Amino acid sequence: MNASQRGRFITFEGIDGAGKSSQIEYVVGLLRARGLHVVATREPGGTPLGEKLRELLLHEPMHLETEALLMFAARREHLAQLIEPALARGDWVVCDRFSDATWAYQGGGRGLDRDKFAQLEQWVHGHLQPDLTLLFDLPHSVAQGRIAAQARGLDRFEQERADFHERVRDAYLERAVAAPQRMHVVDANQTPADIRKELEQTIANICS
Ligand SMILES: Nc1ncnc2c1ncn2[C@@H]1O[C@H](COP(=O)(O)OP(=O)(O)OP(=O)(O)O)[C@@H](O)[C@H]1O
Ligand SMILES: Cc1cn([C@H]2C[C@H](O)[C@@H](COP(=O)(O)O)O2)c(=O)[nH]c1=O
Repeated sequence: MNASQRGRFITFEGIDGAGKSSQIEYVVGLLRARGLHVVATREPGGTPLGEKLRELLLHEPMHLETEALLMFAARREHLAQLIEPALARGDWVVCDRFSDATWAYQGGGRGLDRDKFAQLEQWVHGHLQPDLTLLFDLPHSVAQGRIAAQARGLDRFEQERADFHERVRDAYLERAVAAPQRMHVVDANQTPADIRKELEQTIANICS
């Protein structure tokens, strides 16, 4: 299969409560309406083993390097079992989070050494980066208000204090500055309808 027949890899990123999940379904619908075969997935998770690791990652206290290693372990399984086979058969993959989240949460939020992150990223997927990453950006205070309105239990990351989430946001934006060809920053502090208008144009561009 030549490169033009390979599927495209799209990821969604942003701090907790940014509104990613609400828009992923809409974007998947846009792509399928164009006749594309689309696989929707998430991280950590995406495979039976990855979903088991997700439960540990979201609820078990652990060393920051353990957290980073487990995120990449789940990712290695995800790539081997789902993402790479889908792309190879020409399907498009839309993934709720990928390695940018490790850079932002474990790097920016927890302080993981950047060289260790880079070594893991190169080892696990040095050959593959998303074709497009949609970074949903907004103030933590707005995102926190959305999460609070959901009236549900919080996972380990959502329980972190405001300064953690501000570091995560800053690290995401730093990543976007370093990879402008891949990362598109979406102003997530808009109505869902206005966000969808912006997404429609971005998706039209990658499909052209
Ligand atoms: N543009 C928006 N304006 C106001 N509220 C929104 C908007 N988008 C989503 N929400 C609400 O905010 C909450 C979080 O949305 P969502 O689950 O899509 O966020 P998320 O980015 O997936 O968060 P997480 O990564 O923590 O799952 C939901 O209750 C959702 O209804
Ligand atoms: C992939 C990935 C995720 N995380 C964090 C970010 C979120 O707080 C959770 C995932 O939960 P979601 O609300 O379903 O998105 O995990 C992380 O810290 N590092 C990563 O690499």
